[in-house]
Amino acid sequence: MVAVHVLNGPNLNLLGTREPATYGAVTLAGVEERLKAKALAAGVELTFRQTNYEGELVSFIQQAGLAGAGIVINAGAYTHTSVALRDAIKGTEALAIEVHVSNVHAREEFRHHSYMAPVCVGVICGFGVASYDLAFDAIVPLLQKRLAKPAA
Ligand SMILES: O=C1C[C@@](O)(C(=O)O)C[C@@H](O)[C@@H]1O
Repeated sequence: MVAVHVLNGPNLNLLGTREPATYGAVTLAGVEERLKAKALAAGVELTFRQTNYEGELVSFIQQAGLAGAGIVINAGAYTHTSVALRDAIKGTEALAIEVHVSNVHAREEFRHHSYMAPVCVGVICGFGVASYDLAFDAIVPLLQKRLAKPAA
């Protein structure tokens, strides 16, 4: 069965109340509900997690990657600072998509660089919380393809 882990980093627990002009009014629990419904309809096993700690996010990535689950990750500010997150994705050969609620490229220059993007299959940003939905829709067929491939 295809499994997707949706991983959220620092301050995403504040979604819905944090800088609403930038991040909108939907809470992280609201995002989880939307994705749960999508996963149920698609027959996908969904794990949804949030942490404010970099090391915990590394462990979440390792768990997902080593289990062969796909990763949809909004690492928040760690996107722009963390080599450890990149190494966790690369080191577990996880199939990952980076997401952001806001269009990071239309914001401060320090948000333009991502350490993770080069080891992800793609990046989706700027569509509000629909960025998560788009990433989920993109990762499921990729995981199905990966599962169908016989091991080399
Ligand atoms: O915490 C966040 C949220 C974010 O990842 C987003 O979803 O738009 C963008 C990051 O630059 C920022 O630090």
